[in-house]
Amino acid sequence: MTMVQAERLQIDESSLRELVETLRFRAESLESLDKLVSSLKQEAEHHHRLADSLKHGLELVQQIVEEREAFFSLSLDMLCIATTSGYFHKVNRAFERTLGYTQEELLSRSFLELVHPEDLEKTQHEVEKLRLGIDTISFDNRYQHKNGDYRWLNWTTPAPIPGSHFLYAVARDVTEQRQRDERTLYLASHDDLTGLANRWRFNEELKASFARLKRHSNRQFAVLVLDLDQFKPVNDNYGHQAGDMVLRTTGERLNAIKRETDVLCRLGGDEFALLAPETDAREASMIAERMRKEIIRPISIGDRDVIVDVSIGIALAEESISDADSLIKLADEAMYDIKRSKVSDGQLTP
Ligand SMILES: Nc1nc2c(ncn2[C@@H]2O[C@H](COP(=O)(O)OP(=O)(O)OP(=O)(O)O)[C@@H](O)[C@H]2O)c(=O)[nH]1
Repeated sequence: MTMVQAERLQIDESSLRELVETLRFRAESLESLDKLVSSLKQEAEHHHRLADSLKHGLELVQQIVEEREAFFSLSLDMLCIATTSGYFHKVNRAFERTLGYTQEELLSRSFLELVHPEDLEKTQHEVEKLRLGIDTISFDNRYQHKNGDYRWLNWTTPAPIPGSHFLYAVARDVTEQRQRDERTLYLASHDDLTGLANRWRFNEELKASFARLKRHSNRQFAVLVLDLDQFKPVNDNYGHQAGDMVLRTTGERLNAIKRETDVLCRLGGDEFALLAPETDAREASMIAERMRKEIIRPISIGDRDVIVDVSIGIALAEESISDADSLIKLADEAMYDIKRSKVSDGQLTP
Protein backbone atom coordinates (compact mmCIF):
# COMPACT_ATOMS: atom_id res chain seq x y z
CA MET A 1 0.00 0.00 0.00
CA THR A 2 1.38 3.34 -0.93
CA MET A 3 1.47 6.31 1.48
CA VAL A 4 -1.26 8.09 -0.36
CA GLN A 5 -3.59 5.14 -0.19
CA ALA A 6 -3.07 4.74 3.56
CA GLU A 7 -3.83 8.43 4.21
CA ARG A 8 -7.12 8.29 2.18
CA LEU A 9 -8.22 5.23 4.12
CA GLN A 10 -7.66 7.06 7.41
CA ILE A 11 -9.68 10.07 6.28
CA ASP A 12 -12.54 7.89 5.16
CA GLU A 13 -12.62 6.09 8.47
CA SER A 14 -12.75 9.28 10.52
CA SER A 15 -15.33 10.84 8.21
CA LEU A 16 -17.38 7.75 8.50
CA ARG A 17 -17.21 7.82 12.27
CA GLU A 18 -18.20 11.47 12.21
CA LEU A 19 -21.03 10.68 9.87
CA VAL A 20 -22.22 7.88 12.09
CA GLU A 21 -22.10 10.22 15.13
CA THR A 22 -24.01 12.87 13.25
CA LEU A 23 -26.57 10.34 12.14
CA ARG A 24 -26.98 8.97 15.69
CA PHE A 25 -27.42 12.48 17.03
CA ARG A 26 -29.99 13.25 14.34
CA ALA A 27 -31.78 10.01 15.07
CA GLU A 28 -31.91 10.89 18.78
CA SER A 29 -33.12 14.39 17.99
CA LEU A 30 -35.76 12.98 15.71
CA GLU A 31 -36.85 10.59 18.44
CA SER A 32 -37.21 13.34 21.05
CA LEU A 33 -38.90 15.54 18.47
CA ASP A 34 -41.29 12.69 17.86
CA LYS A 35 -41.96 12.43 21.58
CA LEU A 36 -42.50 16.19 21.74
CA VAL A 37 -44.90 16.09 18.80
CA SER A 38 -46.91 13.25 20.32
CA SER A 39 -47.08 14.98 23.72
CA LEU A 40 -48.09 18.20 21.97
CA LYS A 41 -50.70 16.21 20.10
CA GLN A 42 -52.01 14.81 23.40
CA GLU A 43 -52.08 18.27 24.91
CA ALA A 44 -53.89 19.65 21.86
CA GLU A 45 -56.46 16.85 22.14
CA HIS A 46 -56.88 17.61 25.84
CA HIS A 47 -57.44 21.30 25.03
CA HIS A 48 -59.89 20.36 22.33
CA ARG A 49 -61.83 18.23 24.78
CA LEU A 50 -61.70 21.06 27.33
CA ALA A 51 -62.88 23.57 24.71
CA ASP A 52 -65.69 21.19 23.69
CA SER A 53 -66.88 20.70 27.25
CA LEU A 54 -66.61 24.47 27.90
CA LYS A 55 -68.65 25.12 24.74
CA HIS A 56 -71.19 22.55 25.88
CA GLY A 57 -71.27 24.12 29.36
CA LEU A 58 -71.77 27.58 27.88
CA GLU A 59 -74.59 26.30 25.67
CA LEU A 60 -76.21 24.73 28.74
CA VAL A 61 -75.86 27.99 30.71
CA GLN A 62 -77.28 29.92 27.75
CA GLN A 63 -80.18 27.45 27.54
CA ILE A 64 -80.85 27.76 31.28
CA VAL A 65 -80.76 31.58 31.06
CA GLU A 66 -83.14 31.55 28.07
CA GLU A 67 -85.51 29.09 29.79
CA ARG A 68 -85.42 31.16 32.97
CA GLU A 69 -86.13 34.34 31.00
CA ALA A 70 -89.00 32.62 29.15
CA PHE A 71 -90.57 31.39 32.41
CA PHE A 72 -89.97 34.78 34.03
CA SER A 73 -91.66 36.72 31.25
CA LEU A 74 -94.42 34.19 30.44
CA SER A 75 -95.48 33.54 34.03
CA LEU A 76 -99.05 34.57 34.80
CA ASP A 77 -97.92 35.18 38.36
CA MET A 78 -96.23 38.47 39.10
CA LEU A 79 -92.52 37.85 39.64
CA CYS A 80 -90.00 40.39 40.81
CA ILE A 81 -86.51 40.71 42.13
CA ALA A 82 -86.13 43.60 44.55
CA THR A 83 -83.24 44.93 46.57
CA THR A 84 -83.42 44.59 50.35
CA SER A 85 -83.03 48.40 50.41
CA GLY A 86 -86.52 48.63 48.87
CA TYR A 87 -86.25 49.04 45.09
CA PHE A 88 -87.55 46.99 42.19
CA HIS A 89 -84.59 45.40 40.39
CA LYS A 90 -86.44 43.29 37.85
CA VAL A 91 -90.14 42.71 37.17
CA ASN A 92 -91.94 40.50 34.65
CA ARG A 93 -94.74 41.25 32.19
CA ALA A 94 -97.45 40.11 34.62
CA PHE A 95 -96.34 43.01 36.82
CA GLU A 96 -96.83 45.43 33.92
CA ARG A 97 -100.22 43.93 33.05
CA THR A 98 -101.52 44.04 36.62
CA LEU A 99 -100.28 47.49 37.61
CA GLY A 100 -100.31 49.25 34.21
CA TYR A 101 -96.73 50.52 34.53
CA THR A 102 -93.93 49.60 32.09
CA GLN A 103 -90.95 47.70 33.47
CA GLU A 104 -88.81 50.85 33.12
CA GLU A 105 -91.33 52.92 35.11
CA LEU A 106 -91.39 50.33 37.89
CA LEU A 107 -87.63 49.86 38.06
CA SER A 108 -87.13 53.51 38.98
CA ARG A 109 -89.49 53.19 41.96
CA SER A 110 -89.30 52.06 45.56
CA PHE A 111 -91.60 49.05 46.01
CA LEU A 112 -93.24 50.78 48.99
CA GLU A 113 -94.20 53.85 46.94
CA LEU A 114 -97.28 52.23 45.38
CA VAL A 115 -98.57 50.51 48.54
CA HIS A 116 -101.95 51.75 49.83
CA PRO A 117 -101.34 54.16 52.75
CA GLU A 118 -103.45 51.94 55.06
CA ASP A 119 -101.28 48.89 54.22
CA LEU A 120 -97.92 50.66 54.42
CA GLU A 121 -97.18 49.97 58.08
CA LYS A 122 -97.92 46.25 57.87
CA THR A 123 -95.92 46.01 54.61
CA GLN A 124 -92.90 47.71 56.22
CA HIS A 125 -93.22 45.31 59.13
CA GLU A 126 -93.21 42.35 56.71
CA VAL A 127 -90.09 43.68 54.91
CA GLU A 128 -88.38 44.05 58.28
CA LYS A 129 -89.20 40.40 59.08
CA LEU A 130 -87.69 39.34 55.72
CA ARG A 131 -84.49 41.21 56.59
CA LEU A 132 -84.40 39.21 59.84
CA GLY A 133 -84.63 35.98 57.83
CA ILE A 134 -88.35 35.20 58.25
CA ASP A 135 -90.23 34.12 55.09
CA THR A 136 -93.36 35.96 53.99
CA ILE A 137 -96.19 33.54 53.23
CA SER A 138 -99.56 34.64 51.89
CA PHE A 139 -99.36 38.29 52.83
CA ASP A 140 -101.99 40.61 51.27
CA ASN A 141 -101.69 44.33 50.56
CA ARG A 142 -103.06 46.84 48.07
CA TYR A 143 -100.94 48.24 45.23
CA GLN A 144 -101.87 51.28 43.19
CA HIS A 145 -102.52 50.75 39.47
CA LYS A 146 -101.32 53.46 37.07
CA ASN A 147 -104.97 54.53 36.64
CA GLY A 148 -105.22 55.28 40.38
CA ASP A 149 -107.25 52.17 41.38
CA TYR A 150 -105.89 49.74 43.93
CA ARG A 151 -105.36 46.00 43.34
CA TRP A 152 -105.12 43.44 46.13
CA LEU A 153 -101.89 41.42 45.83
CA ASN A 154 -101.07 38.20 47.65
CA TRP A 155 -97.30 37.84 48.23
CA THR A 156 -95.00 34.90 48.83
CA THR A 157 -91.40 35.97 49.46
CA PRO A 158 -88.72 33.72 50.92
CA ALA A 159 -86.22 35.46 53.19
CA PRO A 160 -83.06 36.49 51.27
CA ILE A 161 -80.11 34.06 51.17
CA PRO A 162 -77.66 35.22 53.89
CA GLY A 163 -75.31 37.80 52.41
CA SER A 164 -77.57 38.49 49.40
CA HIS A 165 -79.12 41.91 48.84
CA PHE A 166 -81.97 40.59 46.70
CA LEU A 167 -85.51 39.49 47.47
CA TYR A 168 -87.27 37.07 45.10
CA ALA A 169 -91.00 37.63 45.32
CA VAL A 170 -94.10 36.10 43.73
CA ALA A 171 -97.38 37.99 43.83
CA ARG A 172 -100.87 37.17 42.62
CA ASP A 173 -103.70 39.59 41.87
CA VAL A 174 -106.48 38.49 44.26
CA THR A 175 -108.74 41.55 43.84
CA GLU A 176 -111.64 39.64 42.27
CA GLN A 177 -111.36 36.81 44.80
CA ARG A 178 -111.41 39.29 47.70
CA GLN A 179 -114.40 41.12 46.22
CA ARG A 180 -116.21 37.76 45.92
CA ASP A 181 -115.30 36.88 49.53
CA GLU A 182 -116.45 40.30 50.74
CA ARG A 183 -119.73 39.91 48.84
CA THR A 184 -120.26 36.42 50.31
CA LEU A 185 -119.49 37.71 53.81
CA TYR A 186 -121.85 40.66 53.25
CA LEU A 187 -124.66 38.34 52.12
CA ALA A 188 -124.07 36.00 55.05
CA SER A 189 -124.10 38.83 57.59
CA HIS A 190 -126.77 41.22 56.27
CA ASP A 191 -130.50 41.23 55.88
CA ASP A 192 -131.61 41.37 52.23
CA LEU A 193 -134.61 43.63 52.67
CA THR A 194 -133.21 46.37 54.91
CA GLY A 195 -129.45 46.01 54.36
CA LEU A 196 -129.02 45.95 58.17
CA ALA A 197 -126.92 43.37 60.00
CA ASN A 198 -128.71 40.03 60.38
CA ARG A 199 -129.18 37.84 63.43
CA TRP A 200 -125.92 35.90 62.87
CA ARG A 201 -123.85 39.10 62.68
CA PHE A 202 -125.69 40.51 65.72
CA ASN A 203 -124.81 37.38 67.69
CA GLU A 204 -121.16 37.69 66.66
CA GLU A 205 -121.11 41.33 67.82
CA LEU A 206 -122.79 40.32 71.08
CA LYS A 207 -120.16 37.63 71.70
CA ALA A 208 -117.39 40.21 71.11
CA SER A 209 -119.09 42.60 73.53
CA PHE A 210 -119.29 39.87 76.20
CA ALA A 211 -115.59 39.12 75.69
CA ARG A 212 -114.76 42.83 76.18
CA LEU A 213 -116.95 42.95 79.29
CA LYS A 214 -115.04 40.00 80.72
CA ARG A 215 -111.74 41.88 80.28
CA HIS A 216 -113.03 45.33 81.34
CA SER A 217 -115.95 45.27 83.78
CA ASN A 218 -116.78 48.92 82.94
CA ARG A 219 -117.69 47.98 79.32
CA GLN A 220 -121.40 47.71 80.20
CA PHE A 221 -123.77 47.41 77.25
CA ALA A 222 -127.47 47.13 76.57
CA VAL A 223 -129.59 45.18 74.12
CA LEU A 224 -132.91 46.56 72.92
CA VAL A 225 -135.39 44.32 71.11
CA LEU A 226 -138.05 46.07 69.02
CA ASP A 227 -141.17 44.41 67.64
CA LEU A 228 -143.63 46.38 65.53
CA ASP A 229 -147.21 46.42 66.84
CA GLN A 230 -149.99 45.21 64.61
CA PHE A 231 -147.75 44.84 61.60
CA LYS A 232 -149.74 41.96 60.16
CA PRO A 233 -152.71 44.27 59.32
CA VAL A 234 -150.33 46.44 57.22
CA ASN A 235 -149.64 43.43 55.03
CA ASP A 236 -153.26 42.38 55.06
CA ASN A 237 -154.65 45.84 54.26
CA TYR A 238 -152.05 47.32 51.91
CA GLY A 239 -150.24 44.29 50.55
CA HIS A 240 -146.87 42.62 51.17
CA GLN A 241 -144.95 45.26 49.19
CA ALA A 242 -146.32 48.00 51.44
CA GLY A 243 -145.28 45.87 54.42
CA ASP A 244 -141.79 45.64 52.96
CA MET A 245 -141.70 49.41 52.54
CA VAL A 246 -142.62 49.86 56.24
CA LEU A 247 -139.84 47.48 57.30
CA ARG A 248 -137.29 49.23 55.05
CA THR A 249 -138.27 52.71 56.23
CA THR A 250 -138.15 51.59 59.85
CA GLY A 251 -134.62 50.25 59.27
CA GLU A 252 -133.50 53.49 57.57
CA ARG A 253 -134.91 55.70 60.33
CA LEU A 254 -133.30 53.65 63.11
CA ASN A 255 -130.04 53.54 61.22
CA ALA A 256 -130.04 57.33 60.86
CA ILE A 257 -130.32 57.98 64.60
CA LYS A 258 -128.13 55.21 66.02
CA ARG A 259 -124.68 56.03 67.39
CA GLU A 260 -121.70 55.05 65.29
CA THR A 261 -120.71 52.32 67.74
CA ASP A 262 -124.23 50.86 68.02
CA VAL A 263 -125.06 47.71 66.06
CA LEU A 264 -128.53 47.64 64.56
CA CYS A 265 -129.97 44.47 63.09
CA ARG A 266 -133.17 42.97 61.79
CA LEU A 267 -133.67 39.78 63.76
CA GLY A 268 -136.36 38.68 61.29
CA GLY A 269 -140.01 39.45 60.44
CA ASP A 270 -140.96 42.76 62.08
CA GLU A 271 -138.36 42.36 64.84
CA PHE A 272 -135.26 44.58 65.15
CA ALA A 273 -132.50 44.74 67.78
CA LEU A 274 -129.92 47.27 68.87
CA LEU A 275 -126.67 46.58 70.67
CA ALA A 276 -125.69 49.76 72.49
CA PRO A 277 -122.15 49.70 73.94
CA GLU A 278 -121.29 51.52 77.18
CA THR A 279 -124.95 52.16 77.97
CA ASP A 280 -126.70 52.02 81.36
CA ALA A 281 -130.43 51.55 82.11
CA ARG A 282 -131.25 55.28 81.99
CA GLU A 283 -129.49 55.81 78.66
CA ALA A 284 -131.08 52.67 77.22
CA SER A 285 -134.57 54.02 78.09
CA MET A 286 -133.74 57.31 76.39
CA ILE A 287 -132.55 55.46 73.28
CA ALA A 288 -135.75 53.38 73.27
CA GLU A 289 -137.89 56.51 73.49
CA ARG A 290 -135.98 58.18 70.62
CA MET A 291 -136.37 55.08 68.46
CA ARG A 292 -140.09 54.84 69.14
CA LYS A 293 -140.55 58.51 68.15
CA GLU A 294 -138.90 57.77 64.80
CA ILE A 295 -140.94 54.64 64.17
CA ILE A 296 -144.37 56.15 64.85
CA ARG A 297 -143.87 58.97 62.36
CA PRO A 298 -146.25 58.32 59.44
CA ILE A 299 -144.87 56.44 56.45
CA SER A 300 -146.25 57.47 53.05
CA ILE A 301 -147.27 54.55 50.89
CA GLY A 302 -148.85 55.76 47.67
CA ASP A 303 -151.48 58.25 48.69
CA ARG A 304 -151.79 56.85 52.21
CA ASP A 305 -149.97 57.51 55.46
CA VAL A 306 -149.32 54.35 57.48
CA ILE A 307 -148.58 54.58 61.18
CA VAL A 308 -147.11 51.69 63.14
CA ASP A 309 -146.19 51.58 66.80
CA VAL A 310 -143.52 49.46 68.43
CA SER A 311 -142.82 47.64 71.70
CA ILE A 312 -139.26 47.81 72.94
CA GLY A 313 -137.69 45.54 75.56
CA ILE A 314 -134.38 46.36 77.23
CA ALA A 315 -131.79 44.04 78.81
CA LEU A 316 -128.46 45.03 80.32
CA ALA A 317 -125.39 42.82 80.15
CA GLU A 318 -124.33 41.87 83.66
CA GLU A 319 -121.88 39.45 85.22
CA SER A 320 -124.74 36.98 85.79
CA ILE A 321 -125.71 36.87 82.10
CA SER A 322 -122.77 35.78 80.05
CA ASP A 323 -124.13 34.66 76.69
CA ALA A 324 -125.81 36.27 73.71
CA ASP A 325 -128.91 34.03 73.62
CA SER A 326 -129.77 34.63 77.30
CA LEU A 327 -129.46 38.40 76.89
CA ILE A 328 -131.66 38.49 73.76
CA LYS A 329 -134.18 36.23 75.54
CA LEU A 330 -134.26 38.65 78.48
CA ALA A 331 -134.85 41.66 76.18
CA ASP A 332 -137.49 39.63 74.29
CA GLU A 333 -139.34 38.86 77.53
CA ALA A 334 -139.24 42.56 78.50
CA MET A 335 -140.66 43.43 75.05
CA TYR A 336 -143.49 40.85 75.41
CA ASP A 337 -144.33 42.25 78.88
CA ILE A 338 -144.87 45.63 77.24
CA LYS A 339 -146.97 44.06 74.45
CA ARG A 340 -149.11 42.26 77.05
CA SER A 341 -149.65 45.45 79.03
CA LYS A 342 -150.70 47.22 75.81
CA VAL A 343 -153.21 44.43 75.17
CA SER A 344 -154.61 44.69 78.70
CA ASP A 345 -154.81 48.50 78.28
CA GLY A 346 -156.80 47.95 75.11
CA GLN A 347 -154.15 49.66 72.92
CA LEU A 348 -153.54 46.39 71.07
CA THR A 349 -155.83 43.63 70.00
CA PRO A 350 -154.48 40.25 71.10
N1 LIG B 1 -144.04 42.45 54.22
C1 LIG B 1 -143.37 41.60 54.96
N2 LIG B 1 -143.97 40.96 55.98
C2 LIG B 1 -143.26 40.10 56.72
C3 LIG B 1 -141.91 39.82 56.45
N3 LIG B 1 -141.48 38.93 57.37
C4 LIG B 1 -142.50 38.66 58.18
N4 LIG B 1 -143.59 39.36 57.80
C5 LIG B 1 -144.91 39.37 58.41
O1 LIG B 1 -144.81 40.07 59.64
C6 LIG B 1 -145.81 39.60 60.51
C7 LIG B 1 -145.20 39.42 61.87
O2 LIG B 1 -146.05 38.75 62.73
P1 LIG B 1 -146.51 39.36 64.12
O3 LIG B 1 -145.36 40.03 64.80
O4 LIG B 1 -147.20 38.26 64.85
O5 LIG B 1 -147.53 40.41 63.65
P2 LIG B 1 -148.09 41.67 64.43
O6 LIG B 1 -149.33 42.02 63.73
O7 LIG B 1 -147.04 42.73 64.44
O8 LIG B 1 -148.37 41.14 65.89
P3 LIG B 1 -148.00 41.86 67.26
O9 LIG B 1 -146.52 41.92 67.30
O10 LIG B 1 -148.53 40.94 68.32
O11 LIG B 1 -148.64 43.18 67.27
C8 LIG B 1 -146.40 38.33 59.87
O12 LIG B 1 -147.63 38.60 59.31
C9 LIG B 1 -145.42 37.98 58.75
O13 LIG B 1 -146.02 37.41 57.61
C10 LIG B 1 -141.31 40.50 55.34
O14 LIG B 1 -140.15 40.32 55.03
N5 LIG B 1 -142.09 41.36 54.64
